[in-house]
Amino acid sequence: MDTKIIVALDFPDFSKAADLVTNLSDTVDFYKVGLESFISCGEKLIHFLKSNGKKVFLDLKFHDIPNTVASASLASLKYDIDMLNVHAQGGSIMMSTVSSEIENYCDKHSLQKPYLIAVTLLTSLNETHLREYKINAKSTLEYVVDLAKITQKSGFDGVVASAREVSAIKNTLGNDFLTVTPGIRPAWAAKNDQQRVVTPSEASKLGCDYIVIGRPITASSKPYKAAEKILEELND
Ligand SMILES: O=C(O)c1cc(=O)[nH]c(=O)n1[C@@H]1O[C@H](COP(=O)(O)O)[C@@H](O)[C@H]1O
Repeated sequence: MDTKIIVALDFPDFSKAADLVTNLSDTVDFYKVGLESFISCGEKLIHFLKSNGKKVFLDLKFHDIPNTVASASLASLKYDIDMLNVHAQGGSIMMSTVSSEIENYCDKHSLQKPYLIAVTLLTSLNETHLREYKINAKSTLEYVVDLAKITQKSGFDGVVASAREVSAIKNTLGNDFLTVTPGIRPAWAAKNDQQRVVTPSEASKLGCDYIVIGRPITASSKPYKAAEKILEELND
């Protein structure tokens, strides 16, 4: 599968997000609605995206007890989303409850099941975090692959990880296990608060299924040009 792009719509209001989607309309068809935009204008924004034929990744990173996360995941199906995420740290019972309840509900109501994705280690974190939290893994890579194994066993479709970890994930869990990779930074963009970063061109060579990219496009004075440059890098 070629590497596809998901643009992170991290905006404080509907009009800014909608203007960007309109601006990028013929280049990007997959968008991420995360905490900021969901809290400020989630329902309206998702409706706008879906009525314009776009795909939606609902990124609320659920991290709670199994019953709460499974109920929230089922409730999110009313938005006709294409991808949904939880934190793998929430546990294998939480993830397997989510996957079985979502699967049963979608089968029963003949709905297309959204991709179920678990966040492994946030791309804003590095080895210092493992030490600080006394996590007994040798490296971020080992930790991420271990969480990805648990995620797959729990019936999920893939993980959020850094592109740096994609080869190891694919080698261990197979090529069909999806990798969704934020922390993407073209050489010309600022790193901001990201730590485990990779350029779009490297991400594509590493076999990422989806790259998630926000500020290099959303904070650019010429977002369309920025998106075009990134797409060119992916297809090089
Ligand atoms: O789940 C995510 O999407 C996510 C996980 C992660 O480990 N790192 C990460 O940056 N993200 C999200 O990906 C987006 C990255 O945005 P930029 O750093 O602006 O490109 C943000 O919306 C983050 O919330």
